[in-house]
Amino acid sequence: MRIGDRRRLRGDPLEYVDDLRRRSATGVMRLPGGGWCLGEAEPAHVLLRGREFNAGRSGFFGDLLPTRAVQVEVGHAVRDVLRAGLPDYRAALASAVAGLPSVSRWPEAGNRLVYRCLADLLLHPGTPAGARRCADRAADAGVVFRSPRVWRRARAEVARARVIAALTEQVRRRRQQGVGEPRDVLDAVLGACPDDLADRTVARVHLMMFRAVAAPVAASLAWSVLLACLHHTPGSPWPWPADQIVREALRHRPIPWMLRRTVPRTTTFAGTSVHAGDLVSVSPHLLHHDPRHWADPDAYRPERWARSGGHGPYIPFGAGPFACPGASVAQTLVTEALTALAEGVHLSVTGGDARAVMSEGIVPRPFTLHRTRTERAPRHREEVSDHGRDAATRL
Ligand code: HEM
Repeated sequence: MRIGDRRRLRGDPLEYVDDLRRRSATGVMRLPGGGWCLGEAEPAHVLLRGREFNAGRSGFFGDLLPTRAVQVEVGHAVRDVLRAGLPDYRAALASAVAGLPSVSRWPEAGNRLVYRCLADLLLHPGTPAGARRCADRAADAGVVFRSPRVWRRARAEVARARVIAALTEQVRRRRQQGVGEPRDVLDAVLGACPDDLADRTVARVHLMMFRAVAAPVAASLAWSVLLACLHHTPGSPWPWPADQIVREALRHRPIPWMLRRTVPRTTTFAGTSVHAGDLVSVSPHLLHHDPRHWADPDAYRPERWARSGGHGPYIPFGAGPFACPGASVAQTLVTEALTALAEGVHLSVTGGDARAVMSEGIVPRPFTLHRTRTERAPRHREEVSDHGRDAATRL
């Protein structure tokens, strides 16, 4: 990749890919780092749903797990333990938000909030304190939320090695004791992995899964807060239900930058021939901003989700055989966090804009969140349904 391209990509990745699309007649674009990007709905559909491009194991887990069946089982087991843990997550949110200062720096404050509320689901409270402390330190050091700063990433590598060692020890102990009904993500992963998978590999899967949950949930929360504040006059409640704010944030700023597949044989996408072994990606951002499928696509308009149908291609959680198994619970985790954050306060931001930076996905630039108490009586928590879909919940 040329230095100029790298700088532009780092500076504003979404503007970069928009520009590629404007200059492409077919919507099939060469990416400067190698491979191709599909910016149109139809070829994207073929790539993400076609059996030949999604056979065998998914690339999401790398080589950690031996078969596709085990990959699927791990995803489902983690989703189920998160779903079962929603009441505890809600309770943790209430106390974490109560301790949040009225002025906080994001996205770091959101990352800490999400980590704190999920920490008991990562390692249940009965886990030896040393292992839990090690996980907390790893989160602080940037193991869960990747820092854009190189020196912090180097520090995270050291913390990562330590937490993997601590988790490996927990895997060994739990295997000796036997695992019953899953109490946390580690039990869920252990229960889904084959008995002969090395303790250290199970520990790595556990950490990978926790990052796969916490990082996009925190990024989606940060985008939801930022975009809703930028598009509403401060000092009054947001006019949209939390669920619509989150859905529109996931459309406007989908977290995954590209969804990649390797093509097994020479294939033609919209008239462009792609060779066997080439990497081909779908850009959720381009699909979510296609004016042929979305009205006013560049506007952030949560109210477009008041209608249940008639939307354009929407793939914040991917599509096809390798789509995210945690989509529904993820939507709930973000919606619950947003609802808790806005409870009894007006939210406003300073220093933020809608441009993205690329970390593990698309994350917002730093901004400051202000929470100002209102006179309004707090709502009852029961107003938020388990799926965060209660249209009556307005913030
Ligand atoms: C806002 C939060 C989340 C976002 C935006 C998100 C997004 C995605 C996307 C786009 C993919 C597909 C990648 C591809 O097609 O290459 C994916 C895969 C996956 N996600 Fe999520 N995810 C989120 C939360 C979660 C949660 C809560 C879980 C818990 C179960 C989870 C577990 C997984 C797994 C296991 C896969 C791999 C699926 C497979 O290859 O079989 N994700 N996620």
